[in-house]
Amino acid sequence: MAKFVKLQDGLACCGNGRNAECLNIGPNILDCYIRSAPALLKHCSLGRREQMNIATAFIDAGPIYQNLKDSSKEEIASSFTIGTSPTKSSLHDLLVDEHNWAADQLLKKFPDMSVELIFEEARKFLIAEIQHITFEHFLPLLLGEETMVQDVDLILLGIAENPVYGSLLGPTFGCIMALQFQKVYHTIILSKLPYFCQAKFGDSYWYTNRLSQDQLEEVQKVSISGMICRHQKASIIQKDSFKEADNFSNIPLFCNSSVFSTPDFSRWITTTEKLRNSQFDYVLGECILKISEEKRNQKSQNLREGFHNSVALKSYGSMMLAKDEAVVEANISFILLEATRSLVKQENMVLDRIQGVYIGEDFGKKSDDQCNPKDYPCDPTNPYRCDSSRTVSASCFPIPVPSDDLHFEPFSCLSFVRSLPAQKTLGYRNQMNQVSSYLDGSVMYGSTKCEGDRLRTFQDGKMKTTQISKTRRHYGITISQSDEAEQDGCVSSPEFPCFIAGDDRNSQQALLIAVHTVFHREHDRIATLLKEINSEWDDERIYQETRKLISAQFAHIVYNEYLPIIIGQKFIDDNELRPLKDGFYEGYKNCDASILQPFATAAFRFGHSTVTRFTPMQETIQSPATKVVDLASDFLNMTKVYETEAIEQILGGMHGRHQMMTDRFIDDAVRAFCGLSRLTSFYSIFSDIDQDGLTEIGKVYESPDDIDLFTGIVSEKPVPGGIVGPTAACIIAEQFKRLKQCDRFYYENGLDYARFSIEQLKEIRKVTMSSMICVNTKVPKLSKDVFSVPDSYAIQYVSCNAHTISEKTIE
Ligand code: HEM
Ligand SMILES: [Ca+2]
Repeated sequence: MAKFVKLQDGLACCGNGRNAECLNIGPNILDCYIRSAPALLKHCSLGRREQMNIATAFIDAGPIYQNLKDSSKEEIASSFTIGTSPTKSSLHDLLVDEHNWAADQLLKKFPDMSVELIFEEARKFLIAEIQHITFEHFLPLLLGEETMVQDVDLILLGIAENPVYGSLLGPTFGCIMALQFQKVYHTIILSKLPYFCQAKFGDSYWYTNRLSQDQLEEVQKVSISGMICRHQKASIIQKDSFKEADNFSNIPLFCNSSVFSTPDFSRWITTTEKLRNSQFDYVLGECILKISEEKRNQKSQNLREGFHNSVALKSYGSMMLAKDEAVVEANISFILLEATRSLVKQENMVLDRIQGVYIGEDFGKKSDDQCNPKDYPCDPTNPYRCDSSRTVSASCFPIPVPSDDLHFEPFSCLSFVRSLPAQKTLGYRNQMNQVSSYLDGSVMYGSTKCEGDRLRTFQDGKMKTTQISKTRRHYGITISQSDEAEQDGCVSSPEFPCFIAGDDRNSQQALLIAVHTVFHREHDRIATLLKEINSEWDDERIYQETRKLISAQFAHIVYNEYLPIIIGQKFIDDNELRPLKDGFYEGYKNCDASILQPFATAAFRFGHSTVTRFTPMQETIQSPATKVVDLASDFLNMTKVYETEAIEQILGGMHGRHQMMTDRFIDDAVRAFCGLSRLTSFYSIFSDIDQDGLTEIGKVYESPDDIDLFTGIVSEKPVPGGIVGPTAACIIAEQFKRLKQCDRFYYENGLDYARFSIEQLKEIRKVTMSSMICVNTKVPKLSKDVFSVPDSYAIQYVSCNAHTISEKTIE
């Protein structure tokens, strides 16, 4: 209660009575009354108010063990203090004594057990005792046997043999009580309960579920009277101390009577399984303790300061830092990972493995400009420390440099930062995805609200822009510049600052900005149109409607124009990836659209092999290049973006360039998933990798089973009509299938809450990347399919006037 009142302190109930949580009684302002705190309904559903329960609802000896999380277990076991209320303290004391007695007994029988295990087992015993006594001795008295049998159906055998008790409660109260205890108890008798109880939580720790037959037999021996005999130096007591002694069945007996049998702990622990369970609790508990300790230590050593001087790492670090949300997830994963390890190995935890874990800050308090993470998981001042995974952070995984290396300093190591883990259950490590996997325009609008908000002007649905050309209005804007503080790693700053967008990796190079700019201008254009047509719409409405439309256009371009070139038409058809000509898509399923490991780590990185170093800046593919974007020297350098017509010239240049062919130089499990044959030797007649490639690979790997997925993928010959091999095509197709099928907001869906009208869809389906560029830039000529290089035959280079975006979409 004290805690609760504290919770409500801020309410200032007395006096004004305006707060909904206050209920003043009478004219005297001192007679105020604070309502119970409301509790959330299950699944966040709406409905009548439920009250908050501050103590645990389970019968789990909460009052005895409530301080467990504040102090160490040994302390608790030895330092129970007597409460102030005289009625409470005697029972409380009795239970504490019983716990300590059980612990002593266990220690005698199992001298090898750790203190923590003894503690947990004694606790388990005490909780079972309380549950047993409550249901077998106390409730029958309270409710009357009839209620017990009818409503609670306590199939405890003892009841039938006991004398018939009277009831202390009237029928209504008795029923309510019975229902409450049922909730706790229902796992045993689920099928016999009314449905509304079945829906409630049960207690999976109910003693009869949890204990072995041997243990149950011992628990069934207990009674309050027996406990009193053991701990309060009584020598004579009645059998049922919930009732007054009488001269008949409840006549006082000597404590050494066989009625008061003492539990025997010699068979308490039998199976190794039980041991493992308690040990698991212990390991997890230790992990949590250790991590919070680490957190405290780390606050003093400020790891946030000072990036080291490696340009590559610095730029990588500034693009891909862990978000706070991700760090919190990762911490949970680290715990699970450690627990998995120690359980698998059945050895004591190697605690220093989890050093370097941060506990995330409370990101509820974060101001909008703090969206960008500042943490860096490995020691920035010591990037080349080979032992850093042990002494710096579990996220470090340095690569040793061999003694005969000609390029790097021998015996040094290359700093390497692992992906944050995102493990949800005990088991294998999984990686964190920090951006939304859906094709939802997160590149433009961010993956969290915080990220999205800092890009908005909050006026007329517009996003913040940078005017790179003073003389052109719509055609002179690009995405917003980032603050001065966020220019770390930007080579051209402060003169030509880098930018911010929905994804941190936007200012890596000028080509990326050019494509961003097209979508950014489209947002600006659509928002303006929407405002003109619907002058009563507020900022939020315009922003969200625009965002919805741009995201749909983006997804349409990806599925309609981009993907077929990557994986070929056959994979598109086999996986139903092609947008429809009309009507709604009806394949939505409640499935998982998160990014697959082999997709992120290998298959979709095929792109790295297609990037060209030089891209000319030219107005059309026939006109001369004014400049060249050089990926090597212009990396993280935005200078060229700020030139007049830069966007147009970059787009023009990109359009005329072939990307590099995917270098061809598998994981066989992946090939098997994809229904492909297994590679058995480096000399087999294997159609997906040619013999030259195989011979080269054979020099590096001992067995075909060792080939890294990425190596294998880029070695395969491309599928017909695509640019990646069959394994990559399979993984990419599978991923995009999920991104379509498992996304409630996939643009072609006809689901009630998010669909476009059929007319809108018709217009979205006309959108192409070329129409998008033509409408938003001053590029004079483009081919209809900008993903292909124009030639004099099939792919014609035509004036932009031929590509128009119909404005019907937005009506
Ligand atoms: C100049 C162009 C590019 C540069 C400099 C670049 C750079 C990078 C870097 C530094 C990483 C992180 C590597 C790691 O630590 O694991 C990365 C990851 C990745 N890149 Fe690129 N990249 C470029 C183009 C592309 C293209 C064109 C594609 C695909 C078509 C692509 C797909 C990916 C994927 C899928 C990842 C993994 C992301 C993840 O872990 O979720 N990249 N890239
Ligand atoms: Ca996304």
